Amino acid sequence: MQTMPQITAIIPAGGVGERAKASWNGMAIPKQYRLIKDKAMLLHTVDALLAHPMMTSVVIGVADKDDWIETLSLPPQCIVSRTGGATRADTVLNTLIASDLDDNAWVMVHDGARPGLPFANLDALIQQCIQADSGGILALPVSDTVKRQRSHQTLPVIERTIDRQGLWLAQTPQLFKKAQLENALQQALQAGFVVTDEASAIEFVGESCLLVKGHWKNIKVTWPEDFELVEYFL
Ligand SMILES: Nc1ccn([C@@H]2O[C@H](COP(=O)(O)OP(=O)(O)OP(=O)(O)O)[C@@H](O)[C@H]2O)c(=O)n1
Ligand SMILES: C[C@](O)(CO)[C@H](O)COP(=O)(O)O
Repeated sequence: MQTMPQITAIIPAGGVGERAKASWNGMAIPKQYRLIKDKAMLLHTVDALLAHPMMTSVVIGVADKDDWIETLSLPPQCIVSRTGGATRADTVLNTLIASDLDDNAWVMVHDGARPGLPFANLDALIQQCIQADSGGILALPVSDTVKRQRSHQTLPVIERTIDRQGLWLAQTPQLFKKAQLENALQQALQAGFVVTDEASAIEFVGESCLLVKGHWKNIKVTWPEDFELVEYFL
């Protein structure tokens, strides 16, 4: 009988949410702790991941001086790791290094700021990666016309239209084997490469990565108005 692979999730949650300008009782609050339908955004994100039967634990990477995390009632599968770094990629790498995961374990990285992950997309990513024995990410094919802005203009002006054929917008979760991801992040960061998602590190070391269709509900809460949208469908 084949055993079901187990997956550990890492949630980078060490950001301050500068662009989202979230507040609580008039106090600035990192966006992942703002309440959405009476529940902190981070808890929505945790619950979305734990809905999957293969998800055995969730490691949350937070800033060293984060007091908010203590205010949450986290499920028992959660581990808080005070491994937040200067950038999202640093937080992910620090958290991976601090974990005692096997090199061959599947690790899923998912933004704390994506609380609306639908189960069907999460499952599709897991099934396709395991079947292909390959890392992969959720992403959305670009459906609008894409413009490049001309540089050095006071007002934004179009320079040209980019061919959208074959363009995708990367989301998370992003799923890889632990050693592969750790090694790729280490190499990319040491080389000074700007790593905005895990897949960019994998690309940096020349390895391949599956694209699996995501969902608009899996929006990254980035701007103040994004709260209204997730509030609507969560
Ligand atoms: N040094 C950092 C920066 C970000 N993140 C996390 O990475 C995810 C996606 O990042 P983003 O949406 O950019 O969050 P912030 O950095 O908090 O937002 P902003 O850039 O507006 O400050 C979030 O869950 C955020 O907490 C992190 O763990 N460590
Ligand atoms: C990882 C990510 O969510 C993929 O779209 C994105 O790159 C994070 O970007 P941010 O600027 O750190 O929000």
